Amino acid sequence: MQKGNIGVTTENIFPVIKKFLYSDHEIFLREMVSNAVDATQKMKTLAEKGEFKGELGDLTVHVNLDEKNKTLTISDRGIGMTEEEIDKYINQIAFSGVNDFLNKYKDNANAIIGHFGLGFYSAFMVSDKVEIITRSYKDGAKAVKWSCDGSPSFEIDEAEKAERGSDIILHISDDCKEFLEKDRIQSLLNKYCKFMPVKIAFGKKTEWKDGKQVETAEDNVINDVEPLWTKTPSTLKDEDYKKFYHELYPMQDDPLFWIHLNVDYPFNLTGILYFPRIKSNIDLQRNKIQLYCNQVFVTDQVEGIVPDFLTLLHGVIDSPDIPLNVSRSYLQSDRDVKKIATYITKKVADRLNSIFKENRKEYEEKWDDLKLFINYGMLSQEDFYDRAKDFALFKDVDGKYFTLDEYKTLIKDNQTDKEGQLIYLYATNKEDQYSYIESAKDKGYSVLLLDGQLDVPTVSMFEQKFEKSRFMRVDSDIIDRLIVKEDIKKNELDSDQTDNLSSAFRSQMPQIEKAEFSVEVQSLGENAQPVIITQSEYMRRMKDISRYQSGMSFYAQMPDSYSLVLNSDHALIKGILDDENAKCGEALKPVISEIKGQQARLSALHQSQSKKKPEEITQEEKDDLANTEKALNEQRDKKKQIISDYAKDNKIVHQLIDLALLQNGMLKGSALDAFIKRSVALIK
Ligand SMILES: Nc1ncnc2c1ncn2[C@@H]1O[C@H](COP(=O)(O)OP(=O)(O)OP(=O)(O)O)[C@@H](O)[C@H]1O
Repeated sequence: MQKGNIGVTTENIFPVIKKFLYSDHEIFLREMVSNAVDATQKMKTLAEKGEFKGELGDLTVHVNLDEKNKTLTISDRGIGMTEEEIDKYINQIAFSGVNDFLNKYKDNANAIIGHFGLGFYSAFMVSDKVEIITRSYKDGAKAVKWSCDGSPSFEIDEAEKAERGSDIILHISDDCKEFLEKDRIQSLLNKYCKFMPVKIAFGKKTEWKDGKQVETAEDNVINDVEPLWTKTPSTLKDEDYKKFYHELYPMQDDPLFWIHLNVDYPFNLTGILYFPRIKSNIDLQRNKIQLYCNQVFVTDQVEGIVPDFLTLLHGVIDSPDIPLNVSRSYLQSDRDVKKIATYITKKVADRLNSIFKENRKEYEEKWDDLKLFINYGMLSQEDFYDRAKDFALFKDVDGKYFTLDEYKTLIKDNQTDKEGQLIYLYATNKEDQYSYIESAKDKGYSVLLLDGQLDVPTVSMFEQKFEKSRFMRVDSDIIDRLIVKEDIKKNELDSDQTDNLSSAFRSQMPQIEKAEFSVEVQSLGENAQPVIITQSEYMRRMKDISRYQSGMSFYAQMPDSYSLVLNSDHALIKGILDDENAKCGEALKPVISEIKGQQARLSALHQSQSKKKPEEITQEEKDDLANTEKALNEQRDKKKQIISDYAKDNKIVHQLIDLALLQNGMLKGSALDAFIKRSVALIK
């Protein structure tokens, strides 16, 4: 019998391990089982090379729970260890400065375990005592038993063991009783060992007999030793990929597409990435990529390893070359990891491109689901934009799809304004913006449907990328100003008429919450509508962007600003103007002439005072200016009052305002009720 101390420089490492690795306790099982799998793989390799000539036998790794004796045993028929090997691999955990290291990485248990070959010692996170009973495959090797109770001293002794391989017996400590529960172990095996490359059995299969669940003789194998990503893509059918997808994500719809990754130079990486159907909330879909290292589950937190937009994908990545045992911040700056991210981005783009080229119809059918993902990629990653610009699509309001280039060609002739800017018209809601879309179509314009979650920032991105191009929502201006081709016809009204007309409408505009209206008069042609509402592209877009971009909350606070445009060519508008003139022209005349007089006086005063230095202006002159201003304002108020009194009783003014509001879904509550009653009365 041999006795000794484990070669750690720190007096007692185990309490330290326990304390710092607390949150990740459960990984001990992954470490034990993957050691068993490694030992088994080594055995197979020796046999393949002819260095081992005996029978391999059944190589299944067994995990057995003994609730009564409070032990969890992991048994393998791998290479086993001789006494010397135990001494070398288990006893000599040679590293120094363990405390420094643990302090530095205390939030990242994975970093400590593995990195320093501590995998085996993770057993002490959950055990009072650990025993190894092992027998090497080597000829004439004697079985040995090693045991250690969590202090740095161990015992090693001869043992009885007929078969080659190792049993690792964990005496689960009282504060870790959960690891004596069958369900807990089953779910851990499922999480970490589901695709390990050697069969792993957890107890025996059970069956129902006479109303009772009884064990059968058959092993309960918990893993798939040859998961789909390890197979050759050419041997696989669509059904295989779909089946595997549903195995990974039981509750999901069929995926749209998938990509089978397979590289061995300059790094080793395999995996399958699936495009899920994503329509709404981005955040809901994250953390669906599982990262494996040689078929051992490591994490489903892949940020930093795959590009951000690809975290929307689902699937599996397996690479022994991703340094898994280091901190996240290190990962993000690691050059090899960057190469992997670039590679994955390229692969994804290539795959999309080939689907697009090979089967455009199918691609178009899936575009609505793909769009969010591709937009996100183009927005967040330059190299993806450069590839995706060839297979990104635009969809018009009639459901037709175009590539970016095709669309440009389509609209170039008819939608270039007099400054040479190409104007892309779009709608965000086909129903709400129906009449605006129609009037654009009447002009022979094409209108895109941009109703996706990321369309606003995407549009801004396109404006930066495309040359001399602008995106305008169809309701952002009157049709002739959306795409200005020649100088717009001036309205033929003089300034007094224009002012009287707009004042009449302005005075009757209802208060609408968070909305602000300005009124203007335009010549839109006699066939255009008498009154329309537009909303400036710039302000609307800034407000949209402010919803998801920080530092823009200023815009979010602002009311929506609209224009009420009166069509001076329309008979109804002309009629109102004539009627207004007939009914209050006489009353307005003196007021207007008074206003003009005061205005002239005011500007003369301003002019003379502007020539003087402030200290030269006398009190008398200051009073004069103030009084004139006051008089002017009084007259203006008087004018407003006259017009407002007139407009108040003009049913057509109210009707036209309400129709314009109605067209934009802004007529609600009591205003809507009043409109309906007035309409009924008018019909009568
Ligand atoms: N079941 C086993 N059969 C044979 N040898 C084993 C077994 N478990 C552990 N060993 C030996 O003990 C060594 C130390 O194991 P440990 O898990 O601490 O580190 P590792 O497996 O080398 O590295 P890591 O776990 O960090 O990947 C192994 O390299 C292996 O030689």
